[in-house]
Amino acid sequence: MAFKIGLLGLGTVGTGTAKILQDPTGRNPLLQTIDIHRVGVRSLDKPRSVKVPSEVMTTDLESIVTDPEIDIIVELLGGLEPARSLILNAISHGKHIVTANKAVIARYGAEIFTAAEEKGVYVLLEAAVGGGIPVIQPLKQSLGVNQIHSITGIVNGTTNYILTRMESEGGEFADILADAQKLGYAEADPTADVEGLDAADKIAILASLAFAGRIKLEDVHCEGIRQVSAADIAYAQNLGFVIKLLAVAKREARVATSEPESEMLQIRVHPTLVPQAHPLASIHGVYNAILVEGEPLGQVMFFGPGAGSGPTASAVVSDILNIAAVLKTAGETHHLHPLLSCVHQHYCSIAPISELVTRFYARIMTKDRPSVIGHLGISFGNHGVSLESVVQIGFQNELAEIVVVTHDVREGNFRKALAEIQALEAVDSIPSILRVL
Ligand SMILES: NC(=O)C1=CN([C@@H]2O[C@H](COP(=O)(O)OP(=O)(O)OC[C@H]3O[C@@H](n4cnc5c(N)ncnc54)[C@H](OP(=O)(O)O)[C@@H]3O)[C@@H](O)[C@H]2O)C=CC1
Ligand SMILES: N[C@@H](CC=O)C(=O)O
Ligand code: NA
Repeated sequence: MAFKIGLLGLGTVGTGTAKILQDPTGRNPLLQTIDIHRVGVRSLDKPRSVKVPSEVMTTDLESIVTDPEIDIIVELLGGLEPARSLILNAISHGKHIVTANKAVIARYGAEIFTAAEEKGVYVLLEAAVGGGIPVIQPLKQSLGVNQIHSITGIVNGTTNYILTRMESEGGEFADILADAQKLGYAEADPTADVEGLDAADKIAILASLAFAGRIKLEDVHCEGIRQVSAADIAYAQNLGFVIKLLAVAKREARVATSEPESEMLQIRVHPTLVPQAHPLASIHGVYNAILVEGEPLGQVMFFGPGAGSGPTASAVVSDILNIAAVLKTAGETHHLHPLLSCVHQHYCSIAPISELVTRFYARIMTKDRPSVIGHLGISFGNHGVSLESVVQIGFQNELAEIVVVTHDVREGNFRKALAEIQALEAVDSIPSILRVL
């Protein structure tokens, strides 16, 4: 039994996917049953680093998703449209879907999975989070018996590369971003990466799987790394931390509720001070890592290449293989395999960021006066913020630079204290506020 795929996109990931499929030797024998039937691209004249017969290539992507001979559509276009419409059209024509498109899944997952469920087709997306790192299927299958408490990940390679270089070289964000773009690590438009939006898409997808419910992307609190300065990296190092862009999804029992059963999630992306001894502190450069904590397993960490042609294609082809395997064994039955499909109906409740309880780091620029630290202490105390450490190390433009690290505090209280501090006559500015893991 052979399976025909329609490949939408022959860019970085599409090329890697075609290369694996064209060279099945030494891989799972099932790959020999998979045939690239059509390939859709934007430009037929572009030079390609993979050989695909010209009669297979087309710019008419609609004709691929409606082709009656094709079993599986592999969407590797990127962007929201036409990717979303093509996926939906393919589903309506009974095709299974493999996609690496976290942006589409995080926004239109409900629509796409509902349509897929109705049509009895699979939508697999291993490549969409953590690139080549297996994390989606493990959450669905190997970890499925665990009650997941939290997922904490470094899921964006571009920002991890920038932060790693800021740490090792002491450079500023904008200079290293420009260099990363020259070297091809960061995209020409790095907005989705540096603003944390790419990581927000990914943690929304992981949370949906881990907590078995749909996630509205607008409920995910998202901060990027533009505000992280060389000074913060240096202070963090002195205090025993590294700064990482973390994506966190966590189960939190509701305290102030009359319904004991009700449960909320925290889902957030922000730069975070991570203790140097924490496993995520040692993830450098473009690598990704995802730490999953659950009961009874405890902690498990997935680590590896979160992007790149070959690694991402490895995840794409593993999804193709999974679909081929179940189709081969399912025979005439049209029931979806419950460990591969996704049938969540309800939306998870997400707690507002003001209810988060965490430690904070703040860098405060003040006039250099004897009583300033005392005044800061009083304002923090007024809002129940207890301080773990206060250091005054440097001066900038005749202003004293005071760094505080708090004990656990409700974010809403901490923000009120900062508002009071900002209004003090001796306080010039608060250039950095970061959460501490
Ligand atoms: N690159 C990576 O490391 C990773 C990428 N991903 C995801 O994989 C997907 C693909 O990314 P990547 O391979 O990097 O993207 P590329 O930009 O390298 O490739 C996109 C491909 O899609 C084709 N394409 C795009 N829009 C259209 C359109 N409107 N009509 C026809 N063809 C179109 C392009 O055609 P043409 O070649 O003619 O221009 C190109 O072949 C994205 O969703 C991305 O987020 C996920 C993890 C890692
Ligand atoms: N832009 C992403 C790559 C794919 O998801 C990243 O930098 O991690
Ligand atoms: Na993955």
